Amino acid sequence: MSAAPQIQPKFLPDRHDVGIVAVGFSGGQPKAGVDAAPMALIEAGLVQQLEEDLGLNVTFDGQVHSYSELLPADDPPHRNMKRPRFVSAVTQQVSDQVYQHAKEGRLVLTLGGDHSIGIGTVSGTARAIRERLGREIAVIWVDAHADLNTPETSESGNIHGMPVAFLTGLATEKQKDIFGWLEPHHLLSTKKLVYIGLRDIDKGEKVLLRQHGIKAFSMHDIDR
Ligand SMILES: NC(=[NH2+])NCCC[C@H](N)C(=O)O
Repeated sequence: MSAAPQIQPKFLPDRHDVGIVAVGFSGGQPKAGVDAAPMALIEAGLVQQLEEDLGLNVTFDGQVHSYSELLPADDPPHRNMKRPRFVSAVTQQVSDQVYQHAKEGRLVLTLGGDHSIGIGTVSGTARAIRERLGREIAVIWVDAHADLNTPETSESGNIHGMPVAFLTGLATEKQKDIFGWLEPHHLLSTKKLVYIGLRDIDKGEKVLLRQHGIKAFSMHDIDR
């Protein structure tokens, strides 16, 4: 790794303080495999490199969380969502772990995992930043996918395609154990969201992007 950045970020008390959350979870979509990524990164020496090469102070509980204890006995689809209770319970835990770091002013690095985890990372950060700085967060979502499907627009029912809909309140659910735990302080404004790199958007997502005037730079824009 090269040298540590020298610029002190405006919204962090100390640029050296980093919190890591390792999430070995793949339940937001049907294929196993992405759950192995955090351990692979850690075994490759990520934490030492952050500490020794970049001189950062890393706070890490030393665990890759699989959250298997949160697996419900029964988790039938709800509004077309697959494994809704499990994904909800895991992302709620991730949200809290991220919040615990972010409220102390640490830059949070989450290692996943499938993209449903974004429900936890963004909501935990949004809550901490509202509390710590009295501001709304902004999100730059760099991805081929918008992950903006509501349960109703989704053609797959996979929750990894829905995180931004729940985070912006375009999708809501009353049931507490199915993302009903998301409160206003967890949410992100569509005005403070920008996409970079989109190349695979569903029909329903395209409608939502237009309806809400969400800023987006597709791969087509980048190639120009
Ligand atoms: N994070 C991802 N890999 N998302 C892929 C989503 C694919 C598709 N748009 C869906 O909703 O199922």
